[in-house]
Amino acid sequence: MSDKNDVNTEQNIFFESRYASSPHEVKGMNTEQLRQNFLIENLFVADQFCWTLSFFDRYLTGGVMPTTGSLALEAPEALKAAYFLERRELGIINVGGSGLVIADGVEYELAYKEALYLGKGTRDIQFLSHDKGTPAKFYLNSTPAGQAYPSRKIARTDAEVVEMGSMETANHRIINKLIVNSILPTNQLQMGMTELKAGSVWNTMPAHTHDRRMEVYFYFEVPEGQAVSHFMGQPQETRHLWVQNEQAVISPNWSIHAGAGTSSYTFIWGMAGENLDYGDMDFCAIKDLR
Ligand SMILES: O=C(O)C(=O)C[C@H](O)C(=O)CO
Ligand SMILES: [Zn+2]
Repeated sequence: MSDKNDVNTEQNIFFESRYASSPHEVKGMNTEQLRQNFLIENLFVADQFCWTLSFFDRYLTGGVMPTTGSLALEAPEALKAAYFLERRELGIINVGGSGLVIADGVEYELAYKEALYLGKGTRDIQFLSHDKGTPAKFYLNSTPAGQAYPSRKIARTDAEVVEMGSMETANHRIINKLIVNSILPTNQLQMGMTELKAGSVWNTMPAHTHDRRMEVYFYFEVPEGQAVSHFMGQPQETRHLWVQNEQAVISPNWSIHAGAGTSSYTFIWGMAGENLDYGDMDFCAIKDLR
């Protein structure tokens, strides 16, 4: 069974879509089926936009790594849009060498781990790396949008920072809220970055769900030879997916999203749905997980 529609629409766009699945279907999936439905393996291919559209809230997860010159963002055929942000908003976080995004003539320098929000209606968007030897890697999340909110760069110092967990429970981590409503207005997109302290391996534990929003996790800074076991599923029926460096996982609204690494690591979370309330979570007691 494959729920993927792989379509190479244009020379520098890879696009695939994934159907939304229910807890009932997921209960019967084997490892390969789980990976085909929820794991996004390739986000950074030289000079190509790689997009995965989830039918959970029409969330687009993508990546682009410019190595030769500037790359223009075009709407994949499946969006049936005159330009990418005709009906969407876009969040960008650079996870590679320093780079530049030019949006309708405005230049935004993006260093490692800096973020940019581009509002609906932005037409001409170009991506460039400063050093082709250490290319920028722009991680991209996009959601449908009604309002045209102002574009804005969010530097590390602009983040709302929250410290969570402890060394004793191996979940000591720093949550950097970047594209959230306490910092700037968006329609439904929220993004941030969670950095695990050395020696801590668990993220989002105690786990939670939020029926109002779906979420996508992108794992990076996973050291060579290490990996993260990502946990998904309803709290009473969990499954795991082994995730390598720079891979992402789609998390349905009904699913927990937590992980344990064989080392510490960093991940970017992105969300969309009914509300912009980061704290709207239904927590699952650790003793109740199955
Ligand atoms: O480490 C964590 O805990 C997180 O980063 C949680 C995410 O931000 C999240 O799941 C938001 O809903
Ligand atoms: Zn969550």
